[in-house]
Amino acid sequence: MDEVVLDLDRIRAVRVLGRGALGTVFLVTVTPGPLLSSPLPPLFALKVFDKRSAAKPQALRRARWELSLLSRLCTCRYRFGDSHHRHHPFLPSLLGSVETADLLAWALPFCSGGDLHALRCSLCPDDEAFSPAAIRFYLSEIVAALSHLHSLRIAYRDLKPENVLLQSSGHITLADFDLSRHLPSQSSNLPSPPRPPLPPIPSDRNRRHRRNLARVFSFGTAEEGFKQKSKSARVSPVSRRRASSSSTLHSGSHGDGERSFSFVGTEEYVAPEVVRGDGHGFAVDWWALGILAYEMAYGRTPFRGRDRKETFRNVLTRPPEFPGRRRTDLTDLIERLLVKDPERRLGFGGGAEEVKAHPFFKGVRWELLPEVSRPPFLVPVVDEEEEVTRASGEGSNVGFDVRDYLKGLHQRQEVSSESLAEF
Ligand SMILES: Nc1ncnc2c1ncn2[C@@H]1O[C@H](COP(=O)(O)OP(=O)(O)OP(=O)(O)O)[C@@H](O)[C@H]1O
Repeated sequence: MDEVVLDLDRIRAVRVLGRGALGTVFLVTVTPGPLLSSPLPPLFALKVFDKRSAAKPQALRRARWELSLLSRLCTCRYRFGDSHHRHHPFLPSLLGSVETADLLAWALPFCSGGDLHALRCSLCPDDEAFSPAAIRFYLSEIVAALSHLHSLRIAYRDLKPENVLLQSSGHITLADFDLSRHLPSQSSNLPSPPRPPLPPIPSDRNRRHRRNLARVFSFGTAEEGFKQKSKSARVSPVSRRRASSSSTLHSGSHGDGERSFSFVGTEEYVAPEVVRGDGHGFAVDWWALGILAYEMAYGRTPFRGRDRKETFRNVLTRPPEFPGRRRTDLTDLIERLLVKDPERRLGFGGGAEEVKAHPFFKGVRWELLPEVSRPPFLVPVVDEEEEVTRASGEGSNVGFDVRDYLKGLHQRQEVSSESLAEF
């Protein structure tokens, strides 16, 4: 499908779906008018990166990278069993994009079910957990999505429940690719001949890593902002969404063959090799899968300490503890994913196939995953027609222009930074 060039004059926002470090995501509709070059659904998500409020030039680079990756995902055909899909069923399909002097925006299908973190909080107010069957369902779909990304030599690097969105069908979509990275050469994801030892980290990398860690350890907290996401600083599972975008763990990065030496990810999901600055590959995604599985099972992440320093110490030194000490296929899977040495971690040598072969996934019909018609949780139906009418109907005062919204936001931010400067 040819990518649609979006016409911002005809796009009306219904509401803000979320704000992250990189952009604001709106639920939008297109007002009636001359046909666009390709049809868009009545409601879709529009992720908008405001170039004016980009704190750092690398933010714009990351936004462009995310858009280019989404565009690339759209060109891949995908086969599940006998059925061919235009898009991977668990990865977002790019519907269109537009760039102006102030904004870079792209359209994605609307995931009306929210995300796994919100689902867990709504279902399990007392930090009770998902059932093993529900965990198996979500992990299987995530593994299938990671498998596809890794086959394209993309390390996702930001797996966490907030980035696992739920489509209206109840199936997942992985979101948020700005931290992902292309790892160009030989992969640690595929069965491969014995690898030469990992190269030592040159001293400038050590210095850079120390600088990154210093930055990480000296974060301040929170700027407010509704539904603003954080990549770190997760004080408690419920409050972590509202923490500051300034507390992201990603900083300058540079690739080196199949490994990347940047410091990225969400504090409680960061793999030991990232904390150590050893350079990392696809195995960081398998580590994060282990943390996510643990969080789904026990309602909390395994290595959270009183502060960031303690969390990282735990990540580096402590084995995961399993309440109740009962051993199951799930605890075995988690233990194998949370092996500190990436080369001994499940998935390092044999990639996604090795993870799929673990006994926890016994009986999963991988090729039929997208056909599962009864996912563990049903997503409430959104009355699309009503949302569209409310946003675009005559005399409607509900819908708004995303450009006006962001301009207002930008002006408010300017005023507050001016007053801070005066102060
Ligand atoms: N397709 C979608 N459908 C529904 N909601 C969405 C969609 N895409 C994003 N959102 C919402 O917007 C929030 C922010 O989106 P996203 O993670 O892509 O932004 P970001 O700026 O890259 O965040 P981060 O700070 O993690 O980099 C998500 O957590 C989710 O709540």
